[in-house]
Amino acid sequence: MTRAAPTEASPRTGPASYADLFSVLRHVRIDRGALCFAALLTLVEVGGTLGFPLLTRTIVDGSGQMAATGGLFGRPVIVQLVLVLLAAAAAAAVARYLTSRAGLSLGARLRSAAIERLVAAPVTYLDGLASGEVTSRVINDTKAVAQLISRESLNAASAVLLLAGAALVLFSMDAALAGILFGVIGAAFLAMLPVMLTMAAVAYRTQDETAKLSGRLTQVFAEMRMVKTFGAEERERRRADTGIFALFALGCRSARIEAALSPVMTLAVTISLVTILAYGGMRVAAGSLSSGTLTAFLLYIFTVVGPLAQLTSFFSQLSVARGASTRLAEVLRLAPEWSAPPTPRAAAGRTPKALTFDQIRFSYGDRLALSLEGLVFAPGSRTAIIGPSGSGKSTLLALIERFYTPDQGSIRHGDENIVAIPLREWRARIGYVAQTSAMLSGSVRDNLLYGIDRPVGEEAIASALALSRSDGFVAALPAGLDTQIGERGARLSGGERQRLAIARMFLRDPEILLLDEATSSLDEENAHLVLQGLEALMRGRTCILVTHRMTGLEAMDQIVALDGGELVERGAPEALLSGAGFYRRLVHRQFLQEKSA
Ligand SMILES: Nc1ncnc2c1ncn2[C@@H]1O[C@H](COP(=O)(O)OP(=O)(O)OP(=O)(O)O)[C@@H](O)[C@H]1O
Repeated sequence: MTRAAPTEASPRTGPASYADLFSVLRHVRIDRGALCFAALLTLVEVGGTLGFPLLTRTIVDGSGQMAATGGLFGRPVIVQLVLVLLAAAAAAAVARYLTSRAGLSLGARLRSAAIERLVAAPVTYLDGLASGEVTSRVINDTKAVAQLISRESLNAASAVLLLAGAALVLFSMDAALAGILFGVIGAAFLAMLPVMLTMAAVAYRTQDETAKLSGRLTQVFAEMRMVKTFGAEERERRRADTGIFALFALGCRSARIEAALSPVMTLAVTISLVTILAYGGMRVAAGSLSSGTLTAFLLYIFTVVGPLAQLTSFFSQLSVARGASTRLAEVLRLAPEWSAPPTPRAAAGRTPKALTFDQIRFSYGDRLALSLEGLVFAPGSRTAIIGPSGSGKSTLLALIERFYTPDQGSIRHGDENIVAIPLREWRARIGYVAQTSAMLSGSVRDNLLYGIDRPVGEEAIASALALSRSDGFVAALPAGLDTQIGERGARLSGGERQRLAIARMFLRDPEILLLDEATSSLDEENAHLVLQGLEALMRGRTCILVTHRMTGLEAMDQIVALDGGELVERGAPEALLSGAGFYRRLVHRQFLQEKSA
């Protein structure tokens, strides 16, 4: 079956924008209370950080009077200093915890919201995604946004407050010294600004490359047997290496930038220190500056440098989060393909209804894939859809499953247009068995009961296993029904997986059964067992079977032959065999092929 994505449904990767960031934030609740409280605590921390050099000045200027009382708390200055430091440290610790917690909970909510949208997204969208890339994006992009909103925003706010507060205090203490300090450190910061912007771009690209590598590796490990069969291990290793070394190069660039940033800032600090010491020392000697003020200035150098580093980190994270939110916003905007949970159906007493295709036209993009004037699948009947590769057989099944919506016309189940039926309720009426049926890692039982919400008794399971001819091999498994079958059922044979898929269908009990080449990948012996199971499963259901095998179709009620997306022949097998059309030609050709084999 060929189901690639129509190009217009491919995920968008446009330029990063703030609108996307805000749109992402609108989808989830932010712990504003916790963040506001953390902001208040940060004010205490900022106050402490700014107050500490001032108190030190008081101590230095009044040397020998450390025990003098007065000031804000009416206590000895040294006690005030300790109290301020302790309060600032405690406030910082609680603010960090609250911020981290708010960030983690925002990240969790974003992930949960993204997964909610992705699992409910239409097939047209999901077809265009690389699963590993999506996983990486859901984990890393959400983390980037959450960190920006929590830790980085608060750090940036505290940095701005500290810088503003320090400027206020320093200029009111001594404008000339303050000018030197802000001049030197400000100049270093401005000189490094382009480098910092490059750093932000590198961080953004690193995020992107990580997602791509993760997407590629997930795909390779999921199809490892194919890789080995084609002897493509070396090729895949080289392709992975391309991604790995692209990340290495980005990492090195980022390390170079960090390595360059750090000595420049250290140099700025040293120049400030020396200049302030030299100039301040002269003024202390001249008596126009107190030694306490000079000490306070020296301490403030570090108060000013720290926030600048925090601002750098904020802008870098802002760039990563903006990029991340472009992709996240797209996911969060996805409309679910269904809106209501399926209504429980009475298991017994349902009356099969006809499935009618009426004037259907459907295209993938601008490529017409199916055009059917009229086609009826009578209730409880068996239809084989035949036709050359690419003739639209799987598309017909996909339209019944409502993976795609026809561009024109309608498909009716009884009198109801299927698009009017709640999607999950409609899908609950359908059973689909593919050429290689999907199994998840887990036990045999987990796979049998997959997607079944009602309680299922042991007898029902035993009966499903017996009807699908799975009872023998399941009983022989080391832990029977509780045997782990490996990722995608790798520990079972193809035939065993098919029989389990049929057993699962007995438990699901669908009204309409879609079989897409359900026996074509099996050898005669296995096909025989699977066919026995299928025969039991098909009883009383409307069955539509896509096949390339012309043998065994005599038992069908009708054969529908497609070519180029159009119906070219339709009728009972015996009627078509007596004619000179498509079906007869295919049966004849296959007969000759089998004879010559
Ligand atoms: N998701 C898709 N996007 C674009 N084109 C598609 C998509 N799926 C199928 N097609 C195209 O639509 C046409 C019908 O495909 P379809 O899979 O229905 O054929 P098929 O009869 O089932 O073929 P096969 O027997 O090889 O499985 C083909 O030309 C195919 O390339």
